[in-house]
Amino acid sequence: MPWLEDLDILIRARYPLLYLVSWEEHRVDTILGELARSHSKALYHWSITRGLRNVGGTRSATVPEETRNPIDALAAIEKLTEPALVVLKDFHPYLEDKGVVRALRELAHFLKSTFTTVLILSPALSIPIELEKEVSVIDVPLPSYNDLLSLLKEIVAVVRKGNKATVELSREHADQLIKAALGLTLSEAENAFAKAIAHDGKLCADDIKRIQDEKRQVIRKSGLLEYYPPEESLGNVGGLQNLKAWLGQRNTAFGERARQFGLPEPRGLLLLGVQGCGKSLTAKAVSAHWSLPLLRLDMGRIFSGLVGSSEENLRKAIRVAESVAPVVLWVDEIEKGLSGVASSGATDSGVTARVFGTLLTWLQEKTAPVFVVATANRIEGLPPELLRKGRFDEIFFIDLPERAERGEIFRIHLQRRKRDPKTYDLEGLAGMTEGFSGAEIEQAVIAGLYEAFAEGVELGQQHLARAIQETFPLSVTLRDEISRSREWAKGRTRPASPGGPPEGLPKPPARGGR
Ligand SMILES: Nc1ncnc2c1ncn2[C@@H]1O[C@H](COP(=O)(O)OP(=O)(O)OP(=O)(O)O)[C@@H](O)[C@H]1O
Repeated sequence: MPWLEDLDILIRARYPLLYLVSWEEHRVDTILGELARSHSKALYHWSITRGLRNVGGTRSATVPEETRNPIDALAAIEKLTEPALVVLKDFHPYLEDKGVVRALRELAHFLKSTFTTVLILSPALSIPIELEKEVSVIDVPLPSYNDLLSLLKEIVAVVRKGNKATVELSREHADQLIKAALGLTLSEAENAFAKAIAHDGKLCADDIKRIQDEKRQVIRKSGLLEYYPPEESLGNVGGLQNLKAWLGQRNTAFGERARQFGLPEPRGLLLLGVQGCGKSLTAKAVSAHWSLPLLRLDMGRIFSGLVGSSEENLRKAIRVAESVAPVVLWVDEIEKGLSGVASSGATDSGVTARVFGTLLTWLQEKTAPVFVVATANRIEGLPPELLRKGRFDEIFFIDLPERAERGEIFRIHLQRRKRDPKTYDLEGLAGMTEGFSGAEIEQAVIAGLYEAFAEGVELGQQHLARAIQETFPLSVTLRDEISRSREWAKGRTRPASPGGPPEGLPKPPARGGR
């Protein structure tokens, strides 16, 4: 576990002040207990309810009675005479007090010449500027595969001993069960396994789905990410041949053989383009194509202020994505939070810039197999740093579908609604829908179906033609915006479809005159 190695090195290097970000107090307590023993140090906990207490490690010493007050506690730590790890639990609210911040700074300075390390353990990261240079932050990742394997083994041992339930798991199913639990905290995973056993008195292959559902709930509760099991297929995406060929080339690029061949892990795609032309659909199809789960990150919510601070939100989302890896992380409407990072004079532009910085650094440096598909409609305001090499493997521009692509999209949507595409003049329909997006073509099919249903007849060409006539495509209203995006995209992005941009945009108010 690289984070544990980092922690070990920082303690060895006598860093006085560390900040561990984690919800999992119990799990981190256990890990720190082992670490204190291996470093031959005493272990202390501080909390506002119980003050400073010696809780183990290798030695013990007495602490003054009254240390619930944070400043008293910091003074008592300075007086400790033995090397120690001191864990301050949920200390972050007290970092708003200037007196506490000053005391902590002085303590950090003093501890540099000792073998004691203070660790702030908290689910939220908030560091006052005065301490930024004194504190090293470690994001404690969610439990790894091996952590969950140990948990599962323990549970199986207890179940077998108690004889109250049965375990019917092959090695392969156990592996899938653990993978399904990746992304949960240890106690969430424990609860999920317990619930699965309580359901029918056994732990078996059927529980994989149950654990996945549980995970979906837990991830949704965070309010930032949504979990989609792989479902859509690339066959449901019309056109976009360049993009499909690119994905096809990377079909086996996540495997060990690709690494041995010298290929880097695929990093991600940035999909830019016209609204309703299949960016979201492609993100879903990528996950299905590679049989990886999909996590959708809502950029709007990162900044909404509804759930925690923006930076903390992003770090949390990244932590979950990494623990579920290999996974596709769909960053939807990336422009929502990021456009105008450089130019914005708004009061929160500092926060926006910091969130953006965190995202960029992660995109550049991530090592976990998290394939990012970022999508954006309004592209001109995107910060240039995002487009620089090294962040994404490729940037595709998805334009309005060309004639042949429109025919294909009609075919897909007719087929999805159990109609035989051969019974319709697809070429004719494609010719009538210049300037239509994929979403508008889908809507035309649905509107045609409604009309036919109301008439009590089967869907015919005439219903589709009428629905098309009555559609006023967005590309008419957004004509100037789309032209600007196309201009901007030239030379900066790769077209998702061969043959470049389709015919010109329809002119307003040419209703029916297409
Ligand atoms: N190329 C396409 N092939 C098949 N269906 C498409 C295509 N493009 C769009 N659609 C249909 O339109 C729906 C909406 O498209 P999608 O949400 O993927 O567009 P988008 O580019 O992400 O738009 P937005 O930026 O508004 O989210 C899709 O669910 C799909 O049914």
